[in-house]
Amino acid sequence: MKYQVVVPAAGQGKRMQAGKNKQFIELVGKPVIIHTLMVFEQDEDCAGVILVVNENERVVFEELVLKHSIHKVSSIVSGGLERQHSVYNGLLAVDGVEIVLVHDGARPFVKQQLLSKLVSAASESGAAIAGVPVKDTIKKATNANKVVETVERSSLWAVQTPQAFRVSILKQAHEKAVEDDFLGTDEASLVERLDHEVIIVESDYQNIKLTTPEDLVFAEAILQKWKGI
Ligand SMILES: Nc1ccn([C@@H]2O[C@H](COP(=O)(O)OP(=O)(O)OP(=O)(O)O)[C@@H](O)[C@H]2O)c(=O)n1
Ligand SMILES: C[C@](O)(CO)[C@H](O)COP(=O)(O)O
Repeated sequence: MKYQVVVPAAGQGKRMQAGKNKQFIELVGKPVIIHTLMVFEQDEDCAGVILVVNENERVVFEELVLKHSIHKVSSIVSGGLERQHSVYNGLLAVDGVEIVLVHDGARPFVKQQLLSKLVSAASESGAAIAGVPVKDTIKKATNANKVVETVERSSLWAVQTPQAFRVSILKQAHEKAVEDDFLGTDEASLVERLDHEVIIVESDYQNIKLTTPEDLVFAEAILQKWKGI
């Protein structure tokens, strides 16, 4: 089934401490954002990428898309203050499909086979998200770092992107979040507020979000292993 994907890439990359948007950091000769976009470029079911960028970086993104022959970028829209605002701006540009994926530009290692699983799960349930079982023990603590409780691990998932939705559901969820002045850290949390079911599709531990400097070390290792680079 055809889908479009909103790729938020309009962050500041503060935690990466690279002094620039982490989307432009080169991994084995290609910027992070190009690694990410190439996954969708190669997926025949992808009917368009809506790239969400900082307005002052638009030309840089346009030049990179051209240089690396990323033909599926159907529109480039401006980001917002928060990730949620950026995603909403991108969502408003989605057109002509029933299913939309949202995928962080900072997650360059998503596997293609996951995309079709998410699209079919979302066409069934309306909402399907990538995730992996939590490997660490998770505890709740007070502001003074005093442990309050150990959370039962067997039911915990570390949720990633892509997150896939019926377009109408995600639009309704964002509209409600605006009405309620609610800010979530992922799209699914907005859909959950509609009391709509959200299904987790198991992903893999290589689908990391490049967030802090050490993630770049993992990224190089993944590329070495993956592509024999
Ligand atoms: N206002 C924002 C904030 C984030 N993002 C994007 O959302 C994805 C996940 O966000 P995150 O990893 O937090 O990126 P940054 O916000 O750039 O990182 P930081 O919080 O360290 O500044 C990234 O691809 C980022 O570019 C966005 O489009 N618009
Ligand atoms: C959407 C997300 O990638 C799911 O794990 C994550 O919540 C994004 O968090 P960030 O702090 O905006 O990077």
